[in-house]
Amino acid sequence: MGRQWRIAASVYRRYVGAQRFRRIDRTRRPHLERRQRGQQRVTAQAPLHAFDDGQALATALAARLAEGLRNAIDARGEATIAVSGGNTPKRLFDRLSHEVLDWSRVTVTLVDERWVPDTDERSNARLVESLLLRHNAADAQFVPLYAEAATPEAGIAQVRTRIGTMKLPFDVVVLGMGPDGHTASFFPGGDRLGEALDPTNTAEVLPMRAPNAGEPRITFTLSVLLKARSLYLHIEGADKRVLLEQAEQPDSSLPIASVLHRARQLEIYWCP
Ligand SMILES: O=C(O)[C@H](O)[C@@H](O)[C@H](O)[C@H](O)COP(=O)(O)O
Repeated sequence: MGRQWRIAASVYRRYVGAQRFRRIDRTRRPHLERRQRGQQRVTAQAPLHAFDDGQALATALAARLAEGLRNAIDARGEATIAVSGGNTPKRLFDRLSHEVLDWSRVTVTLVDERWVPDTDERSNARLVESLLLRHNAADAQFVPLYAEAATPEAGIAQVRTRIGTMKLPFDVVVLGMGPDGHTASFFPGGDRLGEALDPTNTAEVLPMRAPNAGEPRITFTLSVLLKARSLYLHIEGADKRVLLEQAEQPDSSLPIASVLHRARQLEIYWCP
């Protein structure tokens, strides 16, 4: 069987598993069910929560994130969350902004940022400010990753100072995934991709430039993101599901594969 067929068969098996998961019990782990049925796992797979549509997904994931934030506040008096930009999280941000918790104890930041001011439509800070930091979440603190400087290299010292005010590890991290398999600003062909994914790198943030990134970026490194107390990957669409299955292959060189292969506890939220 060719590689494409193997991937398609794997997507189908996982889809069937997800349907069972959805119907039976949202806390069950389809990959474990599959293993019990004697089918071989290609690589360790994170639990995948499948939903009928983006609204259902956003409601469930927002409740889950809010629970993580409440638990952190109960345990340590404060909570930190790093979210992704792009299109996918818009509904999630809206749902999350209505969650009831002590937002004055929550610090919100981004996993990565495009190097543009928040007056620019491409700004992830602008997205968070307009969709998440309102309603109940208006009381949260926000730590932006953009500083007024011509380049990320020129502004990174300021950003590092700001990050120093946050307590790491993050309590909650929500990643997205681009159609080229990037996550955060870990782009294929990124000029500092190796450093950003290097488990021994002690830098918390790095500049990044890549052919498909649009503008220069700044990104938290993978080591920082993987240390989060809870880590979620939020993806929507059939294409991204196929890409996810490709990334789960042990020989995948897609940047998201580094997350899938190295995360100790990751949960995937998906809808068609
Ligand atoms: O600034 C960014 O671009 C993001 O943080 C990025 O990592 C995002 O999560 C993916 O590109 C998915 O973006 P979409 O949801 O728009 O597909």
